[in-house]
Amino acid sequence: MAKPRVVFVLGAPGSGKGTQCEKIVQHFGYTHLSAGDLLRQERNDPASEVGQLIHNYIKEGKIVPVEITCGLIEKAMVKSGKSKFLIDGFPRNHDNLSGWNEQMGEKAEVAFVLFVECPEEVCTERILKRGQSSGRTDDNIESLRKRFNTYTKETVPIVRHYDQLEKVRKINGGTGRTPDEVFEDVKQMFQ
Ligand SMILES: Nc1ncnc2c1ncn2[C@@H]1O[C@H](COP(=O)(O)OP(=O)(O)OP(=O)(O)O)[C@@H](O)[C@H]1O
Ligand SMILES: Nc1ccn([C@H]2C[C@H](O)[C@@H](COP(=O)(O)O)O2)c(=O)n1
Ligand SMILES: [Mg+2]
Repeated sequence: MAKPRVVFVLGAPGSGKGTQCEKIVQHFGYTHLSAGDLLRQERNDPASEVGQLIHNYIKEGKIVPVEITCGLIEKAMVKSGKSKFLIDGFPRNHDNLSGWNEQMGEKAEVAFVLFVECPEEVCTERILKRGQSSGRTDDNIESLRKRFNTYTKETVPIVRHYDQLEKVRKINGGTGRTPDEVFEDVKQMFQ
């Protein structure tokens, strides 16, 4: 049987990764797995042995150790029984990348990285607005500053790594572009 096809979706906090993933799911039949959502779900499970650890990492805008995140991703992939995945918000740092390569390198095919570009001011405005109703413990200015710092220091180098492998497809998710306008560009990447 063919290996599952994976598209990683990266971009700054609030750049619109989740929004575009929803549209890709509707149009192209991918299964959307958000690493952040999987971690929040695990954190909220009272029986989880790593719930408190995840809570602390998320609040500090730090990246949870890959053994936990990649374990959750693989479990969700297997459980879905599907073969085309958008993995949103992963790999976020070198630990994520090496852990993925070790655990999943032989089991899945990374087709490309969809990189959603968006200026920090626009992302900040979106996240603070989302924070009024999201219930997310990290949609506040203190956590957001830490998340941006982690993004710049740890995630941007991962995008560069995939760029060197010519695997990055970049879209403009920024200023004054509605989600539908952004999706018009995204479509080109999937057709
Ligand atoms: N093009 C856009 N124009 C205006 N608002 C947008 C656009 N795209 C997304 N949004 C809004 O911005 C907020 C952040 O979007 P989204 O949740 O998709 O970002 P994200 O990259 O997944 O963020 P995070 O990394 O925090 O999970 C949401 O409230 C969403 O509705
Ligand atoms: N690979 C990942 C993805 C997410 N996290 C943690 C840390 C993030 O700040 C938080 C929220 O992620 P988002 O929903 O904004 O993509 O989840 C992580 O540790 N590792
Ligand atoms: Mg998201």
